[in-house]
Amino acid sequence: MSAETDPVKVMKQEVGKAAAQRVQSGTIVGLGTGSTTAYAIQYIGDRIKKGDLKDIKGIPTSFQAEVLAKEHGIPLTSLDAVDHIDVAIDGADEVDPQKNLIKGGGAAHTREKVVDSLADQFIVVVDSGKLVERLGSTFKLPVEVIPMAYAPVMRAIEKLGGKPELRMGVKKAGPVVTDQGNMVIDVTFDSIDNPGELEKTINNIPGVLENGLFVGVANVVLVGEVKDGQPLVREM
Ligand SMILES: O=C[C@H](O)[C@H](O)[C@H](O)COP(=O)(O)O
Repeated sequence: MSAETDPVKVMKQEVGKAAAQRVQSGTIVGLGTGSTTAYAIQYIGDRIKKGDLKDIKGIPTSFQAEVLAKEHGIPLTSLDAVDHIDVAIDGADEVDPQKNLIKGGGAAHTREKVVDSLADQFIVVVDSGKLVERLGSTFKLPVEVIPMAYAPVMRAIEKLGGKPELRMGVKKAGPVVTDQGNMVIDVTFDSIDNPGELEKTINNIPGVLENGLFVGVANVVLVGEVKDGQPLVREM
């Protein structure tokens, strides 16, 4: 067992490490956002330091990922400098049996969707608590909106049957502001029956930049678990 004893942290650590082990030298790697991907970024950095991984270039999905990548010695590039991404590693807030996701718990889903969708292989890293039968059952759907449109977007979402809340800052007065300078509306739906259709419908509301439904984007889902006190990682 790792020195970490909190089971959720152990699962995140192990699944992050397993994803980092799949990265190959000479590749362009999308670097996701959140506490689970943070471990993958750390282990990619460790492999670079050991000389086990060479000629890697990372594309961060957020300010957080960029800072972490620099801290761990991962050289960075940007989408205008490359014509493809080999692999992206990113977390999720919910994963359904079809590998569809809800993302955006850290308000980073817009840039994440750009990077993760471009990758030849998108590896999702989650602890087993993120697995659900139906999206929206444990997590509100994040929707990034431009600030001047937040009120009409909330009304339009209500008409779709959702209960919208403007995400408020913690240790910051007022709303959460994304890396793009926008706001996030978290939406409770009684049931998301057709995630693909809802993804398009919400993105079609004027003022919406992107929502956190990732439908048909993930290729591989790595799940961290603790069984009989032992951490293990399985592919879904
Ligand atoms: O906006 C944040 C991202 O979509 C994260 O990847 C997601 O919230 C999962 O984060 P964590 O690994 O911290 O649970």
